Amino acid sequence: MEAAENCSVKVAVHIRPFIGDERTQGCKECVTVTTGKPQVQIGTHSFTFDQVYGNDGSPSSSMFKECVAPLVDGLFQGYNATVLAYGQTGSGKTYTMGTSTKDDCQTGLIPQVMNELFKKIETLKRQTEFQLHVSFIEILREEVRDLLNSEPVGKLVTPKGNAVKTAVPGRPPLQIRESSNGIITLAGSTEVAVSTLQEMATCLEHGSISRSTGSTNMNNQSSRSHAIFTITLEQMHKTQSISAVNNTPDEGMSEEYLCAKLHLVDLAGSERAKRTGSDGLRLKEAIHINRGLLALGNVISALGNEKKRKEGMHVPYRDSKLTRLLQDSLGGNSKTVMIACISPADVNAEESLNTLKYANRARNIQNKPVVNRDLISTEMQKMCQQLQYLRAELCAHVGGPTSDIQVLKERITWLEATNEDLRRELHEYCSRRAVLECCESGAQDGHACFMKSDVHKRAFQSMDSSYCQMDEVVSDEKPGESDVVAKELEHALRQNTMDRELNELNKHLEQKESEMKLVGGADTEALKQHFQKKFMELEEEKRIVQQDRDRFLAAVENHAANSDAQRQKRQEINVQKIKALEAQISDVKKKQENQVELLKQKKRSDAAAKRLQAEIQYIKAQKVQLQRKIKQEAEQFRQWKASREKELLQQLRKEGRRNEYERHKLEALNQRQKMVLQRKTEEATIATKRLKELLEAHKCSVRDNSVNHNGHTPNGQRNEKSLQKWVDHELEVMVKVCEVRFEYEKQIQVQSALAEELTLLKEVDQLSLNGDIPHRVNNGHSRLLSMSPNARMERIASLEYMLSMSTNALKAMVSQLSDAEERECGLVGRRKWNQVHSLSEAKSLLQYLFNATAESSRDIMCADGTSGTFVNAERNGHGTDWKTLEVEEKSSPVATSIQMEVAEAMETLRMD
Ligand SMILES: Nc1ncnc2c1ncn2[C@@H]1O[C@H](COP(=O)(O)OP(=O)(O)OP(=O)(O)O)[C@@H](O)[C@H]1O
Repeated sequence: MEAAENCSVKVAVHIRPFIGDERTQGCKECVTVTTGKPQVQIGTHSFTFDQVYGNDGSPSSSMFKECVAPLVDGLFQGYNATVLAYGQTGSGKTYTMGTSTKDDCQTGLIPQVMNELFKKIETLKRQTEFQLHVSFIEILREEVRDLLNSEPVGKLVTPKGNAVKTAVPGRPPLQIRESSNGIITLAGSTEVAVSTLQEMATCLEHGSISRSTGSTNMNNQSSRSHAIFTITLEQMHKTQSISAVNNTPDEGMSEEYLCAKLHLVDLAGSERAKRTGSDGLRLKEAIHINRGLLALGNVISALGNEKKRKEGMHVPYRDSKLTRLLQDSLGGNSKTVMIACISPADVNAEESLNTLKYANRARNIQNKPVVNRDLISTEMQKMCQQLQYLRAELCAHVGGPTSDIQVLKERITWLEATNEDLRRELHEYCSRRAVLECCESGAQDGHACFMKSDVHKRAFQSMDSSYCQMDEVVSDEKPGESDVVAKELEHALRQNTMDRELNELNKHLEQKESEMKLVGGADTEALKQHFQKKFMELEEEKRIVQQDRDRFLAAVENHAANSDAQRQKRQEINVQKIKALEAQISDVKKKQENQVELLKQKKRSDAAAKRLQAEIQYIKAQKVQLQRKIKQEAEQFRQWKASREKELLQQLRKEGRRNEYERHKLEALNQRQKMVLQRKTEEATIATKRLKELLEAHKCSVRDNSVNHNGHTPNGQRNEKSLQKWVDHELEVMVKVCEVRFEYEKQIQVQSALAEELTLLKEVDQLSLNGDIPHRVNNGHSRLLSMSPNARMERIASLEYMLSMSTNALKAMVSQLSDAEERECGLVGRRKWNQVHSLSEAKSLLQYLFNATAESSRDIMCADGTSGTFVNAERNGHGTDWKTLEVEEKSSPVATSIQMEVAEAMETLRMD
């Protein structure tokens, strides 16, 4: 397999146009695109992506060519690819991907992928054999379902009367499997072999029809599941192989087998139950959808954090089925494009902003795509290499024994180096295993110990953030759930670590076994035989040469009788021949020695192979042990989870009852407070009205008096009765002013208490929307935090109503009090007493005032027992500080003011 190169996840934004409801509601655009740049602004936030389509970005029609066509090309080179549509519900994911059965969207990405795929196959089919398979699955309520299974689809009718397509209950969900080399597969999923565009389109159509959809307030054909349409492209290239000796094309053809997958993912949309109006089954689906998306978000966050990634931070792929299936697409062996779909409408601004933030994080993910050659193909390549190696060896043999030894020496050095590497890896593995075992025993010892590990701390942090985000989605978070999440996380962590260990073990095992093949087995045997044969050949050669020499010596002796000259000549020739033969013999002897040396080296490599074999046995034993442990761990966790879920269910029921009781109590309180405030406001209004009448009467009397010469009767005599009437009137004005002022102050206090509670409730509401609701407040308002969102909304509405009532009453009181003040200013000092002309008038007036005071005091005493005008009906510790409505003053303000008036009148007369 080729070395993987890093390649980041590409992110494009697709802004759809306004649709039906948004147009009728008169929504405004809240998303702007910077001209000529892939930049999107929403509110004060600005994001830069790889591409932006729609709403004045590039036209949507160019999305396929720019984002997806390169992935299709890569598929033909053997690279896996993924296209992922993400966004809030109704933002146009299904439309963008083209899986909708509603819109006849040939412009969707999947139909365009299919066209392009078949176009390319048509042009390449001469030199390559192609095979195409498709599968189509959905993840519905955390279960993986096959959409191409030909069994019929069930129909369900919701209480609202909407037909909903659901998977047939009898159809078992698919199981996710992970192979020893970390490849994720779906056991038993339908893989349809297709050979034409029409066949593939039919699969897409059938799957889309079977997919679970339903109607919500935000999309009348909302996808209720995450759907993955996978195209598998297998290709067999026929290439001419190149000779290793002289780099010329061989006469034989070699075959290259590539297999790559393209996942086209239409995620279900994130949604807020409040906005979609989901309840019952819909709400359950929404919870699962949001959970899956949250898990995906956590994976994206973990992968997007470069620092933590380098530190080898845990990536929580196992938290959901969605993230497990997309494991290779995010941070793995795939070229990935994410398409973030958003609505331009201001009503969706918050969701669009969240989508953009989510997508922005995904840009930091680095994938490592590699060309996917099939194992057989890789094996074939290995064999070709081996063939070339053997050819080179053969050439070396032909070249003589020195190069032979050289080749073998190099091979031995290589074997020793590999052996050393393996020994080091084994050592590392043993020490890691020891750490793991220590960790496990620590985790069993208790939670505190669990928190000590850095990895676990990080896991807890991510758990906290996930928990808060879940709070946002599922407002009625259950107590004790954090415990379950922690345990689940702990379990997932442990399983993940053990799985990784198992994978590593498997990898080591595979590696060692392949090395073993090289070092030992048939290869060793062949070499051994080769050397023995060679040895025998040399022996044979030696024997033949010796025979030749002997033959020559015999011939020399036979010819001894010949003539001297001839004999001399022949002898010389024979001596030369003998010398040559002896040189040949010594050469053969040397060769023999070299072969002996080679055999010794072979023995050494055999010993190395034996050691390797022992190591393989050891790793296999460890693997079995680890597998057993994983099984045990999973079973223990399953049992614990079942009992915990039972417990949680009971707790939830209890919680539900408590919430219901609280809600009733709060409703009653709101009602009571409204009534009391209404009564109080009415009383204040009556007092204010009376004051107004008095002030108007006073204005008239001033006009009359000016006509009648300052209160004198036409015949010039003072009328005692009219003087008393004037005093009565003045007193009543004063009393009413006091009463209204008193009411005014009380209303001010009530209003500020109401406003304080309202502000606090709004703050709490805002915080809970943002997901960072404080768990504790120190000003005694903890009750407000424990309110459910609905109760909080009711309380806010009720407070706003009471506040407006109080404000109206205050306005009326302020106006009358300022009139009274104006009047008071006009009567400063002696002008007020201009009516009193003589001491006798003053005396009689004083007597009258004393009587009035006495009568008032008596009235007060009588009314004392029942004077709780401001009944505090809400003394139950709830809500606003209603103590302000209690009667605080036992002595009447009226009596006090009368006494003050009397003292002032006396003073004025004395001065006269
Ligand atoms: N680019 C577009 N142009 C015109 N109409 C669009 C576009 N994108 C989406 N729509 C319309 O908007 C509506 C919602 O789109 P769609 O069903 O694709 O949303 P979704 O994101 O898949 O929603 P859900 O997550 O609920 O399944 C549909 O009626 C669709 O026809």
